Amino acid sequence: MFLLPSMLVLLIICFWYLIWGYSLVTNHGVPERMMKAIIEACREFLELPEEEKRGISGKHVLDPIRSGTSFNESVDEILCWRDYVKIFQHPEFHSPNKPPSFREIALEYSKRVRLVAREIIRGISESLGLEKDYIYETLNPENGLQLIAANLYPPCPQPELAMGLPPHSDHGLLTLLIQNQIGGLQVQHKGKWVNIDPIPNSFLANIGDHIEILSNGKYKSVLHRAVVNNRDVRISIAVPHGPALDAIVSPDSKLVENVGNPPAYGAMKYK
Ligand SMILES: O=C(O)CCC(=O)C(=O)O
Ligand SMILES: [Fe+2]
Repeated sequence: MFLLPSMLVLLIICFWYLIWGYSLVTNHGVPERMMKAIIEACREFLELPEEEKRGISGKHVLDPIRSGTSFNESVDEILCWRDYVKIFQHPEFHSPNKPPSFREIALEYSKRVRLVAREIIRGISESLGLEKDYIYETLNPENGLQLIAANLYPPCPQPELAMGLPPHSDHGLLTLLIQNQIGGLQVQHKGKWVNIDPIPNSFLANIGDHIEILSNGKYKSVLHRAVVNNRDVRISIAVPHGPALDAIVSPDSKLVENVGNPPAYGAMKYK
């Protein structure tokens, strides 16, 4: 179980978030073997022949299992050097039937990751001067969407001419990302792209758009992208956590009532 050991650690984490928009989380309580198992299960799925993957997946954003290449194939002009699969885990659990071990591994992994996300979101809530459970009570992420979004970036003969995943910020409250020890993730900091080297057995926790809105911009959802290389297959698994689908997210009235801090964002739903 992930526990924030002390107020000092909480302050350090939040300070880091305020500057960078992401944090590395260790001591999270998710066993390393479980992290390796989900990476292998996703790799096995993504390495299935295209026709098999197509038979299992839909194409619409609300299809519970969706696979393909690029970011959003219907609108992107340039396709990305990656294959991906997105699988809804919560509030309704879905799993491909291949590889056969996927269901059991994903069920356990997504349950454990939800606990980690909850503790971090509670910490963010407190750091904003709100009650620990305030974000959970108002936006109800217990009923929100949790996905496994797995990316496989094959070696690319001319990496400087391709992009794995273009710059974006993540939707939702918080994304917890793991990767197979091959670098490629970059975050934008002060206008420059900075490499985030993989640290074994850790999560990269990215602030999502809805925390930026709720906090009225105090926390920023971090702009990030994935670059590719010409040697190794890179795999990353992002698990975003959204507010309840019908929750209306807006700058919280408790955070915008001071004069000089008007709401900087309009209200929106996740869906
Ligand atoms: O591959 C990566 O490290 C980034 C993945 C990502 O940002 C995403 O799936 O939203
Ligand atoms: Fe992302």
